[in-house]
Amino acid sequence: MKPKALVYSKLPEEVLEYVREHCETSSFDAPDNTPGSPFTEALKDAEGLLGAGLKVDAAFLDRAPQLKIVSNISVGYDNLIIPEISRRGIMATNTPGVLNDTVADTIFGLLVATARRMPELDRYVRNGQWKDSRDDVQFGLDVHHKTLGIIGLGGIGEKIVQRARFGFDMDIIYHNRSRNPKLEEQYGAVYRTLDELLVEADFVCLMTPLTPETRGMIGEREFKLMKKSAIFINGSRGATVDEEALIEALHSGTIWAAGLDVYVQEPLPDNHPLLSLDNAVLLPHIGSATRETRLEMAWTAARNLVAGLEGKTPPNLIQA
Ligand SMILES: NC(=O)C1=CN([C@@H]2O[C@H](COP(=O)(O)OP(=O)(O)OC[C@H]3O[C@@H](n4cnc5c(N)ncnc54)[C@H](O)[C@@H]3O)[C@@H](O)[C@H]2O)C=CC1
Ligand SMILES: O=C(O)C(=O)CO
Repeated sequence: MKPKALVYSKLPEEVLEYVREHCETSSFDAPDNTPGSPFTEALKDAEGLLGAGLKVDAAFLDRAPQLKIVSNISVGYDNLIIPEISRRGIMATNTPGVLNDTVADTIFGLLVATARRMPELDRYVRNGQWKDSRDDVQFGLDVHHKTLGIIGLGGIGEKIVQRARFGFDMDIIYHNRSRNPKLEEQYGAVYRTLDELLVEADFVCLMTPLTPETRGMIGEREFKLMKKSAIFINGSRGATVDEEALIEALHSGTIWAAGLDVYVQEPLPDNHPLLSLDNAVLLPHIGSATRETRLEMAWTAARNLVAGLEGKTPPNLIQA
């Protein structure tokens, strides 16, 4: 008998087919947690769970007593309460590596777009305001030869640094849980304490996971340490930043601009204060959102799921 899998995100057809070959599969384009819904009913005997973003905590696990593996279609796993999942002997997996270049492309593109005010100037052209090309209202800030300060020099951080160093001749400073001599040598990256980095960097790029230590790690004090000309880029998770402090820093000119891919509440609600700030460039959490990479992520997560349900150690098992 095949193990029972519950898929709660839309999967590419060939990946869903693979899961169906190996598992008795209930699939949903999105989870519906209301009592008695087909999703909630399928959860009762599901042994594997596959999808992106669902909060898996004690209350959720109580409704899924047969669960053996939770396979996330993302590298970030702040939606999974790992101590609670492990305590119940359940495995959890993620999709590291396969998205590094794609996310780095997005985050570096966001950095350039913010420095050169591209979305704002696109609106300026469309609104018929482009009357004089010598006008300094079009000026942005240079990216090349500036200092990039990266907080969280992991898989994605390294690819951002590679683009900055070799594509834009930038100097690299970094802050991380531990030092990385290999990357220091490869990219001339210099380790800094968090405060030193905030003071020195022209671009502050946040690329850590969301954990109890990183929640709210950039707030009012940190924005005040940054240069007035600093550009803040967040590609990690919204809650790593105190969003109210960020809005105030942008509004008051404490920093020059911000480029954001992630927010405390996603999708960003109507009337959110960030929406009215011209010095904020806002993306809808699209770090890994290309056809090719999302397909790779889905395959990686599906293989993790099937391996776990076959009693093997999944390739991307998260260590508690
Ligand atoms: N915007 C988007 O679409 C995406 C966002 N992400 C986010 O990026 C995060 C990082 O992904 P990867 O680079 O693959 O992870 P990774 O685990 O390879 O790298 C994370 C780095 O952050 C460092 N770190 C952790 N806690 C820290 C702290 N308190 N202070 C300083 N450094 C700390 C780690 O030492 C590690 O070097 C994910 O957890 C996810 O939240 C990931 C993919 C796409
Ligand atoms: O993988 C992740 O953590 C994302 O945020 C989406 O790719």
